[in-house]
Amino acid sequence: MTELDQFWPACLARLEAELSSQQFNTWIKPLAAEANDEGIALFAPNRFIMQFIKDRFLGRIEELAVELVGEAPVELRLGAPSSKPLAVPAATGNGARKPAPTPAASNIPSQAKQAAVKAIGGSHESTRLNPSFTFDTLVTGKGNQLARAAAMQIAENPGDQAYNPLFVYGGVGLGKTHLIQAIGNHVFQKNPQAKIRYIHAERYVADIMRAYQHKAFDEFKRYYHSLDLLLIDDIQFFAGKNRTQEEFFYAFNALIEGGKQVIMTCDTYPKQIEGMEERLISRFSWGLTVEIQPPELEMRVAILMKKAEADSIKLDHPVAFFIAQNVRSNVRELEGALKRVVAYARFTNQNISLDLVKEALKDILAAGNRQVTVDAIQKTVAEYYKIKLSDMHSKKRSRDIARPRQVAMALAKELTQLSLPNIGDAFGGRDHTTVLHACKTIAEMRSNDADMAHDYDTLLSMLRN
Ligand SMILES: Nc1ncnc2c1ncn2[C@@H]1O[C@H](COP(=O)(O)OP(=O)(O)OP(=O)(O)O)[C@@H](O)[C@H]1O
Repeated sequence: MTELDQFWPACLARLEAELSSQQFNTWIKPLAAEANDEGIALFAPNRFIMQFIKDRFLGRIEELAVELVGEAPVELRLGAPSSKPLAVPAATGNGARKPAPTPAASNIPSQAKQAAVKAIGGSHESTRLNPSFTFDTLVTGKGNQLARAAAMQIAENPGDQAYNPLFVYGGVGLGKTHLIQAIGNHVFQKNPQAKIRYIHAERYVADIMRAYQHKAFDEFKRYYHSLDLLLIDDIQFFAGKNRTQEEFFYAFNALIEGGKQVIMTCDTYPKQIEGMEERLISRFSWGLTVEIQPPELEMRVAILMKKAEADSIKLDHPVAFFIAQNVRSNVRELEGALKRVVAYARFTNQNISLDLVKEALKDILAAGNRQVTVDAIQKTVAEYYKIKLSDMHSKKRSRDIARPRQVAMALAKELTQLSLPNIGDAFGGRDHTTVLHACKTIAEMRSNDADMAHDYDTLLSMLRN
């Protein structure tokens, strides 16, 4: 059995093997542990991590404590250990690609930092932030829970090495811009002197070109290298633009080395961005990479209710529910649907009822009623993974064929009304337990494997549209 003071390194090794590197780096690595007379005290650096550990990992850590050191109670606390914390293995090998911070970055006393920030601080206008994109106006659900928790940590403590850079990715209209601007607005509220800049990647490209043309490049460089917080949206627009990528590479390095926060959004995760230099791609993953997934039904209802409330629009719950059931693609479309309903109600001088919604959203509803067929799913998945359509029905079991087939089964379960035996039939007469197994496997992989999560979400949106 492990000694009490060896518990944490042993526990870390086990958790590292069990969790995805993202989960491990985000939630477990920031913890510190201390053995005392009563058992083990675990310290979370802030309340977001504390809550997340409590909800998701404490049970497992307690199990490991029983297994590794016997009946040692584990207590979760906020803050840092009073004495020297338990040893942590020198290199966990898990996503530890990031170099140690330069002394200049890590040792800046916070007062000095504040003073430096003060000297260069800007106005809210110069940040280019939309003040209405805040954490308060951002509805939370399964799809953005993790991203939001991480964003709030960064907003409280920008520049923290574990979360720098923050790379947020997900499909269109899912709230990436809103989320990162919420960080910017929070930092600005806390420190109006901080030099913050939100910029869309396309605009950054244009600014670089303009700076060249006007021979104002040094100024451009000085400005970007001196920021405290850079928020850059839709970084996929840098693809194929070598000069921009080079300049961004220098700005990125200067900021990260200076302990300044960089936040990016993208429509895909780093490794999947085409036409982006390898050295940038690898840097994008140095800190934290989080995905925003499409909102589930309850979250879509909550978003509609919140938007209606913000605009003093009377929207009954069943009506919101109906809209949310029928507009599933993304939040922007959901907002668009609500705007249409409101305009229609004003125009016809009626209250917002179910009948009115059906009339106002006639074409959206008609498009939504077109059922996705298993044939369409099999064809789309086969094309996506570049396998033969006939392999959807074949008995071949090699991974590169069986996995896409499982993906197609899971999509058929999600997008059609077919029963498991019916789906099995459509895949070469397979048993319903095979379909069930496929759905479970793919669901698990989606939460642990970013490649799978991305493939699945892409296929979902291809089929829905
Ligand atoms: N969880 C949410 N709660 C409230 N509003 C949301 C939420 N998610 C998105 N929205 C709203 O939906 C709209 C689209 O969001 P946003 O522009 O942030 O999406 P995006 O992911 O950046 O899209 P794109 O990929 O097109 O840049 C915005 O008005 C935003 O406020």
